Amino acid sequence: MIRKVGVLGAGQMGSGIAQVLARYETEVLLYDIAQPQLDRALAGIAKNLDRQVQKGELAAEAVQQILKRIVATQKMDDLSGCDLAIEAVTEKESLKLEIFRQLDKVVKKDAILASNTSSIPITRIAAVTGRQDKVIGMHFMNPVPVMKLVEVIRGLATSDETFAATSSLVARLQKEMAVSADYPGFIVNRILIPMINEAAFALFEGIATVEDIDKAMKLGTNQPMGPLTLADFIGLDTCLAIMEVLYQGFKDPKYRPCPLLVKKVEAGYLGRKSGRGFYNYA
Ligand SMILES: NC(=O)c1ccc[n+]([C@@H]2O[C@H](COP(=O)([O-])OP(=O)(O)OC[C@H]3O[C@@H](n4cnc5c(N)ncnc54)[C@H](O)[C@@H]3O)[C@@H](O)[C@H]2O)c1
Repeated sequence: MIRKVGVLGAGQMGSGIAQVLARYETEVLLYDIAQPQLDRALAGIAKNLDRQVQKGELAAEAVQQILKRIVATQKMDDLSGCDLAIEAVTEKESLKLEIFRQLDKVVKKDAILASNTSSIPITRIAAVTGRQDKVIGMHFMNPVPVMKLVEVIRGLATSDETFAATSSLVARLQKEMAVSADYPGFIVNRILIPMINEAAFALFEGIATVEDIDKAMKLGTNQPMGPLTLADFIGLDTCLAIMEVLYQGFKDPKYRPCPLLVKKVEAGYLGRKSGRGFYNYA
């Protein structure tokens, strides 16, 4: 039974994952290298829970108990006793591989190591550990407390036991699961991110304005928001990193990243989290 979970990375995703775990009776150790990120994550979680109370989705008495279950730390060693570690650091392969090498040494031998990666192969991540059978992909959607889906990705060596334990955790968190084999982009991003990239090309080529591209897709295809708004939510750096994984993984030019997307990331225009992306949030 998974009772204690380490979450690595206290950004948009890590903080959402920590919130949902704590809500469903799980002890959470939230780890990040940056103290300001940890502070921001805890404040954000408290604010989200208050909002849920106001909407009548959560009892006011539950808030303090949920918050008490989350302990922030800058020391990875604190994760040693966890039953599961979910990695949600920046989408950079070298960084994730290093984190998994360290995690494998730090976390108890029978624990499961999961990655929330949007696109990096689970099998490659597993290969840097001494427990390939216990490594799995748990791809939560953003914002985690709201979105129902967790894509579960089985690496080549992921065992049935690891898969079963992960599936029951997903059910405990009141989420739905879609299972994907370990190929670039899995299911959701294989389809979603090329659409966002194509929207960036439509802008880059002067076909339409940001607003009209979003309006066309929102009203024309009945999506809750347009692709450029969504890209700003996801983070343009994350979108670019996923396109590069698809491009490298399939060696197919149809996945080449749009130069405008590259340029925005170079400028530090990363979307909502940096105050500017396709839209300006300042
Ligand atoms: N944003 C999305 O919509 C989305 C959706 C699903 C999955 N993901 C995946 O989740 C992961 C995190 O994405 P995010 O949007 O939360 O990014 P983010 O930029 O909001 O957060 C990343 C966090 O990682 C931390 N970090 C960086 N290096 C670290 C290290 N060495 N040790 C510990 N922490 C470190 C940063 O301080 C930051 O808090 C990525 O793999 C991304 O692909 C993102």
